[in-house]
Amino acid sequence: MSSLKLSTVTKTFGRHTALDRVGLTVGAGERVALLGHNGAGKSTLMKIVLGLIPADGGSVEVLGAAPGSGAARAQVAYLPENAAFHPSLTGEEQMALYLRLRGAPASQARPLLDRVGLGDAARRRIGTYSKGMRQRVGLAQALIGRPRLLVLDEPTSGLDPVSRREFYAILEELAADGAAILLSSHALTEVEARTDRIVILSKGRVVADDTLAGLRRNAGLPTRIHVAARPGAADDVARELRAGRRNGVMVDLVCPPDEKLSRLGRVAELGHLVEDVEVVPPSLEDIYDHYSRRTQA
Ligand SMILES: Nc1ncnc2c1ncn2[C@@H]1O[C@H](COP(=O)(O)OP(=O)(O)OP(=O)(O)O)[C@@H](O)[C@H]1O
Repeated sequence: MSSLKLSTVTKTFGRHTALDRVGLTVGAGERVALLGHNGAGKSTLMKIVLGLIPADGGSVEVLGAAPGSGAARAQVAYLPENAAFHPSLTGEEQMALYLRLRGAPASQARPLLDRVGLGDAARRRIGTYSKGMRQRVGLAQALIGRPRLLVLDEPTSGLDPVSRREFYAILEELAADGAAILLSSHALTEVEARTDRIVILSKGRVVADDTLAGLRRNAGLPTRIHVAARPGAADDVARELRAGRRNGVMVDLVCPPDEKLSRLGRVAELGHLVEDVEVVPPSLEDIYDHYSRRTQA
């Protein structure tokens, strides 16, 4: 059974269609990244999953229950994009407050803060925390009650690379424990290798839903091969490869993915004229652009 299942979900605001027949599933233990440009519909989708706003059409199932129902809320955690905390409370006091609101013992505050690496700062006022530390408080509050589905809205925006890595390491542990995770982000580079599946939303529509390897394969974007010629051989290399010369030494080839090996074979045959060769696969940005553009047609 999927922890989260959306089918043909539609949402309009006035005449603007924010979500257009969106289908999406997240299984137990799966980390799914929801990617999209500003205004693509990511937050709207999350609000519907949380039951904060209703969908206009389609169906949403959250751990087998209706979004926003008592059964769903008991098992779902949410980290909003800009989580705000009381600056004069310490991390421990803020967590104790949330725990009491949830009917859980306040004594869990410290272990939860330890879990997100904030144990040493637990007795300091949140007003003195860095942005990364505040995000960790947000994650700690999302962990209250061992949720089965975590919905995280751009959880790592503004975090430095080290804090990001640590944040994703915690998510990996949660997924290994069977939690389903849906997180939104603007950047494909960021979620690379840190999520199991990537869903790209563009103008309210799902334009891709696959693993990163699958997205790469299906995009079929060209590969670039940069060949460095030996001194004085650039013209010969360019002619033999029927490619363009970038400067006095470099020759650049662009080819479809299925021609890569045969073109490299040809480069190898010219070994005596070649100093070095570099294969540059399509960048993550290229892949993201490729799928995002589909809705503009
Ligand atoms: N309450 C609302 N009333 C009117 N329009 C809205 C409302 N909420 C969202 N929208 C519109 O719906 C579209 C999707 O917005 P949403 O916030 O879901 O995008 P997003 O992908 O989360 O963007 P961002 O990355 O900028 O946070 C936008 O065009 C937005 O202006």
